Formats: sequence, structure tokens, C-alpha cells
Amino acid sequence: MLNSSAVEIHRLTVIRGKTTVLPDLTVTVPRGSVTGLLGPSGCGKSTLIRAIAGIQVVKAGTVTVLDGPAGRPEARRRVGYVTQASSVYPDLTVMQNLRYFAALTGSDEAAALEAVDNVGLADKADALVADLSGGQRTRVSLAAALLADPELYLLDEPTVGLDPVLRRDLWQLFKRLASDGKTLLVSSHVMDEAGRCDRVLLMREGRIIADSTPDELRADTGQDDLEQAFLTLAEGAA
Ligand SMILES: Nc1ncnc2c1ncn2[C@@H]1O[C@H](COP(=O)(O)OP(=O)(O)OP(=O)(O)O)[C@@H](O)[C@H]1O
Repeated sequence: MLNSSAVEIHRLTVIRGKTTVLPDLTVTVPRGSVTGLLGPSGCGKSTLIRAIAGIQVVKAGTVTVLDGPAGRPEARRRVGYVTQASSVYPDLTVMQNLRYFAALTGSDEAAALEAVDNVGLADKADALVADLSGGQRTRVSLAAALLADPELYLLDEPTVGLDPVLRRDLWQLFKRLASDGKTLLVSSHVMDEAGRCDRVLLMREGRIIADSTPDELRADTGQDDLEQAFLTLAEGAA
């Protein structure tokens, strides 16, 4: 039987340089839902996502992804990892990139066009990736990930710098993917994005200070505004 968690992390410790970024972190990510990883810049969100993607050296603890160790070759095919640093070819156009990724994944031209449309880049289909903004490049990477149709999406700040309409559209896309049974872990430092998630992990200084639904967060802190809820929790944790 499938484990109900797509990701299970037990007592993870990660040291980067001289800093203990994740001191002793235990958390799970439920399947078939959108989990937000929220917290201020530098709190360790990217490091945690890297550990789940299997590309982070870990000092101690275990990271189980889709019922096996993170980073094993079979898991890499089933996990779509979209980073802030774009992983597409700058000297190709958006569609040329997507055709390339479509060929790799056995998808067709229609699927490539649909992926470009899904990330709101139809009007940039013929633009060189080198000429796009950082947020647009991230979305080209996201479109490439969509073509691979992974079970688990690890999205590191996919909505950074986007206007409200595009942000809303992307969150609707994430919801659709989750309703198709995909698992999404989406990091952001914008607290109002927490309200769009099924579950929210609030991080501060390498620790999870809340693992909850948005409604539970509001009820537990007595704050309607999730930014205020975070501040209440952060003060309590300090
Ligand atoms: N290559 C590195 N070497 C040493 N320390 C690093 C390295 N990369 C990150 N760090 C440190 O690890 C900590 C966590 O960084 P991380 O990128 O995981 O945070 P984050 O929450 O994703 O931040 P942001 O929202 O700004 O991307 C920070 O204190 C950062 O300075």
C-alpha cells in the first residue's frame, strides 16, 4: 500500500559552510495536496527542498521520498524540481526549449503548447529565454517540469516577482495538479500565499514552527491575517 506521505523527513541536520542551517528537522508532506513552505529569507527553505530533491549533503537524519531514499535515480524521474536558478537553455526560445523537453519525455507539440499556456507564457513562446525576466525563466522551467508529469513537484519560490493575476493563475494550476493526485511543495516568503495552500509549514531559523492548515493557523493564533499569525508564532518560538 502507498504511504500517505510523499515525503518523510526524520531528524534531518544540514550544515552549509559553518552554519547549521537545519538543526534537527522532522516533517512530512502529504500526498495529493499543495503544501506551502513559508518563512523569511534565509530560514532554510531552499536547503530543505534541496535535501528532498536529493542534491544536498546531509549531516544526519533520513529523507524518504515516494517510499525510498531521496535522490535515488528512480525518484529523480518521479520528482520535478524547479529552482530559482533556471534549468532551461538561454540560447533557445521558449518553444524550442519545450519541444526539446517534450522529445525527452515522449510528449507531443500540443502538450508543449499546453504547458507554455499553463504557465502564462503563450505570448513569449518565440522569445529567447536569455531575454526573459527571472520569473519568466522560472516559469519556463515549470513548463518543462509539467511535461515530465512528475508525482512530486518541488517548486522553490515559483511565484516570486509575479503580478497578482499570474500568481493567482499559477496557484490555480497547482490546485489542479493536486486534484489530479500530484503532490506539490511550494516555497514562498510571501505570507499571503499561505492562504492558498492545503497545508502550511512555517519555517524560522531552520525549524518548523507550525505544520497546519491555514484555518488552524488562524484559529490557533487568533489572527485572521496569516502574516500576523506567523509573527505570533515566531514570537512564541523565540
Ligand atoms: N552554499 C552555501 N554555503 C554556506 N551557507 C549557505 C549556502 N547556501 C545557503 N547558505 C546559508 O544557509 C541558510 C539558508 O539558506 P536557504 O537558501 O536555504 O534559505 P531560504 O529560506 O531558501 O532563503 P531565500 O528565501 O532567500 O531563498 C542561509 O543562512 C544561507 O546564508
